[in-house]
Amino acid sequence: MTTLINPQKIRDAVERHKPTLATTPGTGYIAEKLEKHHWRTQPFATPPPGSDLKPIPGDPGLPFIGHTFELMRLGADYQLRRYQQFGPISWATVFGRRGVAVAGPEGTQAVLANKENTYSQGGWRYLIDTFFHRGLMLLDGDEHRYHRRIMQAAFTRERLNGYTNIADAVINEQIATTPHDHELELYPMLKQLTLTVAAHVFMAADTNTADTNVEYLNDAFIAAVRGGTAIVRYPVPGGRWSRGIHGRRVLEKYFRDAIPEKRRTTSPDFFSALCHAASDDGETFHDDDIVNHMIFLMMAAHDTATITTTVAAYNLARHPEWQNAVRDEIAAHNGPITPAFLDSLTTLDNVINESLRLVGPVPAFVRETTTDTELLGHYVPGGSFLLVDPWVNHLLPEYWTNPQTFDPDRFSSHRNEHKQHPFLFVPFGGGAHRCIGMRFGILEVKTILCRLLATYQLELPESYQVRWDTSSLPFPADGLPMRLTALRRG
Ligand code: HEM
Repeated sequence: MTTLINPQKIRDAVERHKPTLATTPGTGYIAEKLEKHHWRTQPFATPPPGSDLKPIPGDPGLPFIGHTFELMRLGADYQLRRYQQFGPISWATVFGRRGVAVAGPEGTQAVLANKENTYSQGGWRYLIDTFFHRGLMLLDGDEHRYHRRIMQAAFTRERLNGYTNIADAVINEQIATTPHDHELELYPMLKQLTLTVAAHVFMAADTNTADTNVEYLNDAFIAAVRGGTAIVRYPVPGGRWSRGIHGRRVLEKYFRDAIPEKRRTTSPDFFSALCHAASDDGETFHDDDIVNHMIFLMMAAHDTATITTTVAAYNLARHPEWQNAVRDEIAAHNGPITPAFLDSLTTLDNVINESLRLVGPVPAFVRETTTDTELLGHYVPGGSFLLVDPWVNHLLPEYWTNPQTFDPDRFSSHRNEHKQHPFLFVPFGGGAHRCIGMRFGILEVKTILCRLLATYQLELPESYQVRWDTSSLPFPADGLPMRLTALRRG
């Protein structure tokens, strides 16, 4: 097996040569200034006469871009401050639209459980349909249920065992050959690793011949993901939006060209599973469905797993006592990693949950109201753009002890802080669109961390302070410098 992707190239593509709001000097100052500005509070819409509903409070922010700048630059801090100012429901202009922000477990439950079918995926379609057209998360109602039923066939226990085997073989070899005993940037290294895993688990890549293909696809994925958070939402040549459209075209062609061969043969990868997936009633996917689902799934699986592993590795390096506890937990194990073994690692579970709580990979669940409705006693007109903010839920002092502190023990069975409300801790969402890949995602993250901790001591540079870039999905703005020191065996 060979290393597929050049980490330098990924680092260049992701962090260095494409400046973001977090890496452009002065943006923090501007965001803080805007944040402190006193905007005049206005109602989102006037409730119908005679109703006892309240208007949603908020303000538009700057003309056109509204509060997008503060949201992307300050992330959870911005969301928490709005929550403190207005409560669990408020509004602001973001991403070119007036949007309603919902936070807190009750609001999260009302929207995600979606009892009356009042909340559609139209919000996600507005943001990312151009790049992730007809991905599972962008479908609604009966159509969504139909596609999810078929896709479930790619997530059976046998399939997951197969994916974990493939993933572990890749991870074990790649980690053993990672440059070590000097400082490296962990985030691009992990991005390379999860892309290599994805190339094998999702596409059964032939690593001896596919190098250029996979690098090319990686660029296309990065462009498509970033396209969704473009502030200028039309195709200016060279802009985020048009680079995203180009990325989508590259991916479509790649998957469409490969379908006939995948349909003819069978293999243990995800692409093959989708080509042959059938529900209990014999329903199957058309070629177009497979292309759309593969593009969405690769994105949904790859960035989320990379971010989760990066945040957990950072926390383990920052807290050596937890690093040692997890290493002790895995120490007894020798041999191939299986889902049953990974499931037994409860200390590691708590570390991963705490990492997902502090920096969850998905900063908002985006919806649109299908009709006029009531939410938390407020009036929300039909066609409203809604953003549920999980980061706020994960940091509310009324639920979490010292919410900003890394404390994995809060997830242990004697404390169970996350179980105070079914929609308090929601890194994988909830309701009908709850992450279908959660189990595989956790297995992959745990496999990487197990192999990493069994081989190396993780150490941060002295007095290092991490800064998360939240201009798209969160990642460490400087790549996360870390020293991997080989452990002495025996
Ligand atoms: C490990 C980290 C992961 C995290 C934190 C995560 C998070 C999420 C969240 C929050 C949602 C729901 C968004 C919403 O309701 O608006 C979601 C949906 C989804 N995720 Fe994940 N995910 C992860 C890994 C994966 C993996 C590995 C796969 C695929 C193998 C995957 C595939 C999907 C799909 C297809 C959906 C849409 C489900 C639907 O609409 O029915 N995810 N994910």
